Amino acid sequence: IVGGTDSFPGEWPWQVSLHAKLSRQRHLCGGSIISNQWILTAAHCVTSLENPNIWRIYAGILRQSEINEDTPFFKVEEIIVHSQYKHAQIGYDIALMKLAKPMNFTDLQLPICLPSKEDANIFYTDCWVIGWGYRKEKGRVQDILQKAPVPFMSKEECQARYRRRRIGDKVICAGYDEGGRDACKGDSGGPLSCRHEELWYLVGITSWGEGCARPRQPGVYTKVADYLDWILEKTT
Ligand SMILES: COC(=O)c1cc(NC(=O)c2cccc(O)c2C)c2cc(C(=N)N)ccc2c1
Repeated sequence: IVGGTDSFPGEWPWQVSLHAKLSRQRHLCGGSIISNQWILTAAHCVTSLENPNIWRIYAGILRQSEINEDTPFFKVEEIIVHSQYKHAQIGYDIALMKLAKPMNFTDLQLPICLPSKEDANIFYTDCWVIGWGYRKEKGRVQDILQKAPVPFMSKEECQARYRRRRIGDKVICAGYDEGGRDACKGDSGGPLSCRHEELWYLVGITSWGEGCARPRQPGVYTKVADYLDWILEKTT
């Protein structure tokens, strides 16, 4: 997250850290708890890493430094990538990870609400992007979970900003024309969380952007409300 601030313990209990253990283990992406057995993340986080056995999911943590070989994690039983996914810039940047065992909910690990179809066109006004990703384009993974408020942007305005690309219809853009606050590499797969009438909703999944926090280059998020049928089909 560029231009963010430290989160507090339990502030974002649905946020998880996805670690892959290749030669060594490291944080690759964020994800969101949507039920006691399913994590929603971005397809670009898991493509070419689709072996469930290399993944370790950490929930209920605020700092990456809390993680060591004794820290408990959730094993992954199944990874489901959207069949139409090719590149983040094209869309369909969404994937599900099924936990090998259902998790117990605690104050530090809780699910976030999925939006309802009727809410697909709500203009949310209180949205935050969260993650342990880079604080600048040539950056590195951060220790303390960062948060930044980001305003919704209309699709028209977003398409005008990304002239050379076609902005898909199942995405949301959020960011500041003057830049300065945005998600970045390592935040991918994490939630764009929006508060609406006292509840928090998983409105977007951090997907991509041209650089990070550049003026007039907003963050692009997978629009979760447009994938509710897919999520229900794959998780029930
Ligand atoms: C795996 O995820 C990404 O690659 C990756 C690359 C990005 N954009 C880049 O252009 C970038 C950023 C940092 C380093 C870098 O090499 C690049 C290409 C991203 C930009 C945003 C955002 N601005 N909302 C969010 C997630 C990103 C994930």
